[in-house]
Amino acid sequence: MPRIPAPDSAACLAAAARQQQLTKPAGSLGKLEELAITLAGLQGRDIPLPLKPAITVFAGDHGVCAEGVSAYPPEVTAAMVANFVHGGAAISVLARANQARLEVVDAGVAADLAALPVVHAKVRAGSGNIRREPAMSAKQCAAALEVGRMAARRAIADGASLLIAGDMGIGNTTPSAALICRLTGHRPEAIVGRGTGVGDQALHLKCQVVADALARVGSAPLDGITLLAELGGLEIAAIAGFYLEGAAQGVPLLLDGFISTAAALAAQAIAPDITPWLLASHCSQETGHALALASLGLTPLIDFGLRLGEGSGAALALPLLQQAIALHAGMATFAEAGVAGKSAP
Ligand SMILES: Cc1cc2ncn([C@H]3O[C@H](COP(=O)(O)O)[C@@H](O)[C@H]3O)c2cc1C
Ligand SMILES: O=C(O)c1cccnc1
Repeated sequence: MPRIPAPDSAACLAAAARQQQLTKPAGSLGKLEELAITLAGLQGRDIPLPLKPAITVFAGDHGVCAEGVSAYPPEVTAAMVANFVHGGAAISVLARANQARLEVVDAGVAADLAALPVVHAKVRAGSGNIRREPAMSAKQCAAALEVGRMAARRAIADGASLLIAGDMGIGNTTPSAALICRLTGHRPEAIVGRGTGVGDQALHLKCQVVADALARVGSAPLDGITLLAELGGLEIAAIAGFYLEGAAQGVPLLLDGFISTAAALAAQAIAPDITPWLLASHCSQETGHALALASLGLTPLIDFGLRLGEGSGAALALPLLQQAIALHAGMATFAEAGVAGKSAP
């Protein structure tokens, strides 16, 4: 496991001092100030550079769909992968709007995607049904983590200075909820949500499925990789690997919604030093997302009622990060502008 560096606290201090000098009442840019200071620490620069974002969408299918936990059929996963590369999905549009590199990785889609221009890294054709069996073997989980690590290496080699992981996998809010329950200690009723929009009966069933998966795994302490293999999914494990490699290379990670946050919790269980590299973008409408973010100690930037995944909420928040940096870098100081600073204590 590569070592994860700590952010540069001297750069944070220098950035905080600069914020006090910029031509505005102290603290008046609110969260934009905190963001600029955090990004200074993560980049190791008093004045961070504009971000070069890379978005990687990881796709995988889920055996647990057999239990009736999603409002959509599993075939949608493969069809949406085609939609990503043909430019018609929400994340395709948001990647273009933000001039972000977009890569799509097949980590474990059930269908054959050979004809599509995606990264072919299928570890297996869909996960096991977590209510009744492990999602995958330990060996497959290690392979899925490596799929994500390789994707992060490609993005960083291409110049990325901010990583966004997206997810596509019908059924994946169920394993995500199971992971979040197990890693935060919350009960299924506090975490399980409607995903793509299931009704009351299916929501009740989904809670039971998650409770059964948790009971199957038992309460003895288990490491993060074992939990991903038992309760996760192929794209979820790949996202965890993507985050672990990004942090190891000192690149900030902008989380998306429920699924990516579940993957981040698993990555944190594997390597606690990842925590300062995680940034929250938005609060998903999915029930347990706010609690999952709180467990990571993160405050989301926006709450737009999104419940999509794909990396969409993270992409949407990108302009806020870019503008936090632009203000920090581009505003004049009181001395430069000849404006009088604060007079009263
Ligand atoms: C057309 C369509 C596009 C999507 N893009 C992301 N998701 C999202 O919804 C799914 C998770 O919800 P559940 O657990 O209820 O199946 C994942 O594929 C997630 O990426 C989509 C879902 C659909 C139907
Ligand atoms: O928050 C998410 O990422 C999410 C929520 C519902 C369905 N798909 C994704």
